[in-house]
Amino acid sequence: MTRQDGREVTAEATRLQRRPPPPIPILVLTGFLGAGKTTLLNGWIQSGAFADAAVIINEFGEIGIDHLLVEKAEGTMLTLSSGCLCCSVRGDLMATLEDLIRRRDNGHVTPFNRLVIETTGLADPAPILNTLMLHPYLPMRYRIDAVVTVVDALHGAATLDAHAEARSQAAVADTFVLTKTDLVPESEAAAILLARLRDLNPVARLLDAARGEATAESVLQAGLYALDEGPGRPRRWLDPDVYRAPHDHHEHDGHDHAPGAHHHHDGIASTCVTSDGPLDPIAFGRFVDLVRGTHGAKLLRVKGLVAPTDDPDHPLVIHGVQHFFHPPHRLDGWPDADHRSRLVFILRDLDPIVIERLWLAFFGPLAPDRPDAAAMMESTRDSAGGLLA
Ligand SMILES: Nc1nc2c(ncn2[C@@H]2O[C@H](COP(=O)(O)OP(=O)(O)OP(=O)(O)O)[C@@H](O)[C@H]2O)c(=O)[nH]1
Repeated sequence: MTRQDGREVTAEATRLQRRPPPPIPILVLTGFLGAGKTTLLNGWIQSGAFADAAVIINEFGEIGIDHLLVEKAEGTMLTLSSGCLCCSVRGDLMATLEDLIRRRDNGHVTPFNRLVIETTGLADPAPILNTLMLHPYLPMRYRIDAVVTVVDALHGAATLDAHAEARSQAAVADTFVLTKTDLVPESEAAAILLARLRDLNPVARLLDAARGEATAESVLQAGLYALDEGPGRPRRWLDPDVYRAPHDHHEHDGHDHAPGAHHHHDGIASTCVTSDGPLDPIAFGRFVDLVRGTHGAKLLRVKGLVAPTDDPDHPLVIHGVQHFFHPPHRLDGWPDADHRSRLVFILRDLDPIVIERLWLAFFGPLAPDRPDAAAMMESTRDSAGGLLA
């Protein structure tokens, strides 16, 4: 082999080495507030199917809870708090994706071969997808592989009626995961929800979580870029116009969608109430009853961690969607060094001060003692009964 040949071989090898690695598939996990996204993600991670995945969790509100409940090695899990991906945090997402790929290239992070992005329940995923696709170089390093939209069988139909974001989440799905079917017996209501979903998106696959159908494997098979798409499958994903549609002024009450504007959060506010010490479970149950009894329809989402006085080392995970509160789940221990009880409220048409004052009345420095609180509750008790008591 001549010297020149040798150089050619070397040049070819270098060219091959420089060729960028294949783009990393992104799974976008979306669905309205409290639909069951984090529960699903946790199940996938625990199954081992996402051992090689990095996870980005976007939370609405200053204090995130979800990332505490997802068990994933540090370094490959990132939280984007205090905003919603489709608006102000969209730039942050791009920066995070750039940073993540740089760290991966430089060996500063466990090499991941998949990325999962859990959006806030309030995010319209369409502009996120659009931004990702139109970025000058991110599409060379990442590709959107699957959009999974989680739909809560209990509240799904009403949520679709009330929120443009939920409709957009349904419209862009390539897989629907139906949750909480165990709470809704087969009924006319379930049929109405299915018809509504089919109306918005006739092609997405439907998996029932309660029946064990929503495994990581089955979701990944429905990947968007799995090019064995059936002939009926629309290519609307690749059309940027599709992503503009949900943001037209009809859908968003005529507000401008300037970057940073939270126009679609009109009437939506969040607050986080905390307590340094453990909480009396009876008082806490009554606080919850009072809040849901008087403001249930305005509680888009309530979630948090609460240290009960009877067992403060094993915090309770609280999840509520409107009037409905799931039975609390007790953790084996605190997920991090912050042992305060804290509850995040995402509210529609309710001033957070109402919740904050009520919290202070129950658990603030001047909170009534237990007999007083019990007497107070007698006149305000909601028929739903106690949550923890
Ligand atoms: N009964 C029942 N409960 C479920 C199911 N899926 C989720 N949940 C419960 O629903 C509550 C909310 O679930 P999450 O996974 O936190 O919902 P999310 O969509 O991540 O919520 P946000 O991030 O706040 O929007 C939790 O109490 C879950 O245990 C289901 O299929 N059946």
